[in-house]
Amino acid sequence: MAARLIDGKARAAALRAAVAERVAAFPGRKPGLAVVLVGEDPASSVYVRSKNRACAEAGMRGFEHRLPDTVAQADLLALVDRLNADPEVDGILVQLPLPKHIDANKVITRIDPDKDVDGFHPVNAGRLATGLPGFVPCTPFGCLMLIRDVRERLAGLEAVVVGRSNIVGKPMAQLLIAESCTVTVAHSRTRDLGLHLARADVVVAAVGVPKLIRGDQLKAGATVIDVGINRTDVGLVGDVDFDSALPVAGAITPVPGGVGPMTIACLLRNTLVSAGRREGVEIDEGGF
Ligand SMILES: NC(=O)C1=CN([C@@H]2O[C@H](COP(=O)(O)OP(=O)(O)OC[C@H]3O[C@@H](n4cnc5c(N)ncnc54)[C@H](OP(=O)(O)O)[C@@H]3O)[C@@H](O)[C@H]2O)C=CC1
Ligand SMILES: Nc1nc(=O)c2c([nH]1)NC[C@@H]1CN(c3ccc(C(=O)N[C@@H](CCC(=O)O)C(=O)O)cc3)C=[N+]21
Repeated sequence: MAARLIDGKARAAALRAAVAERVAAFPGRKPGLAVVLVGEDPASSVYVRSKNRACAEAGMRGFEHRLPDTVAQADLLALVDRLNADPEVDGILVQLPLPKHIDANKVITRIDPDKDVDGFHPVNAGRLATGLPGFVPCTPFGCLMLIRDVRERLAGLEAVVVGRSNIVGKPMAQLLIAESCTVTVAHSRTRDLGLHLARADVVVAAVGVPKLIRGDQLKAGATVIDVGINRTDVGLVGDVDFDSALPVAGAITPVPGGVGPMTIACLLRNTLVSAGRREGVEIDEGGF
């Protein structure tokens, strides 16, 4: 039996609509998101444009800051300081990757953790790891929403996260631990990936290697979440070989139209939640 297709695009549209509804009811000023783009990387420009569009559609304010790729680190840090101090700005996102002469960690740690809607600041990583309220990185948060849609009970499931980056793999593992899954994190030094995949009820692939995971490596009925965005000659492909995985998996996300749209919708959600916390407006944070 073919897998159920997980429609991330539709789920993201529903999430954006739920955010827009709460934004419309938000008293006083509208929630605001500042996006900082350094340089002219075409892929980054596309993302920043779609973030701005999504902001406007949700009724939020978007503040776009474009800096040349020759910008001095001190000037970028000064901009972050200004955004930290700006009362109209609830969320700050500095688009990654940054040019080589800039220390990305230094920039990320400069963002006020309570405006860090990307959830990349070490304070938010620590909050996630210890179960304190903060901001969860948008991509793994979106993945968890998709997994919850198809699995009624997560407790006790075997979950394998492939990839251990700070922005996807590690926070994904933390979220699944919090859901009481038994979590394995695989990476480039993992000796036998197939051994782990064969036992997995849930697989999250966040690697950046096109079609790394094949259907014959999956357990029948597995929930497969493909985070990978790989630009190839034949277009955008994920880290999972979709065609071979489809007949084996229980449910699977496509690329495009899976995790990507959820990332942007979660960014809006986090920005609304930030505005609510900052203004003392009650937002049912678990509600969407
Ligand atoms: N849809 C979305 O919204 C988003 C998509 N992405 C996409 O997700 C993918 C991963 O992104 P990101 O986490 O930032 O990437 P990174 O490059 O930071 O991390 C990749 C991880 O994959 C591991 N890895 C590399 N090769 C293998 C292999 N052959 N077998 C097992 N593990 C391997 C690496 O291991 P090691 O640590 O040992 O090097 C590393 O932990 C990319 O395709 C990216 O474009 C990213 C962010 C958002
Ligand atoms: N500070 C920061 N925060 C990020 O969240 C961040 C970042 N930097 N740098 C780059 C990555 C990547 N990322 C994506 C967002 C949306 C799609 C997305 O919407 N993808 C569409 C397709 C888009 C296309 O066609 O290229 C889809 O999968 O359907 C993909 C990838 C956010 N990132």
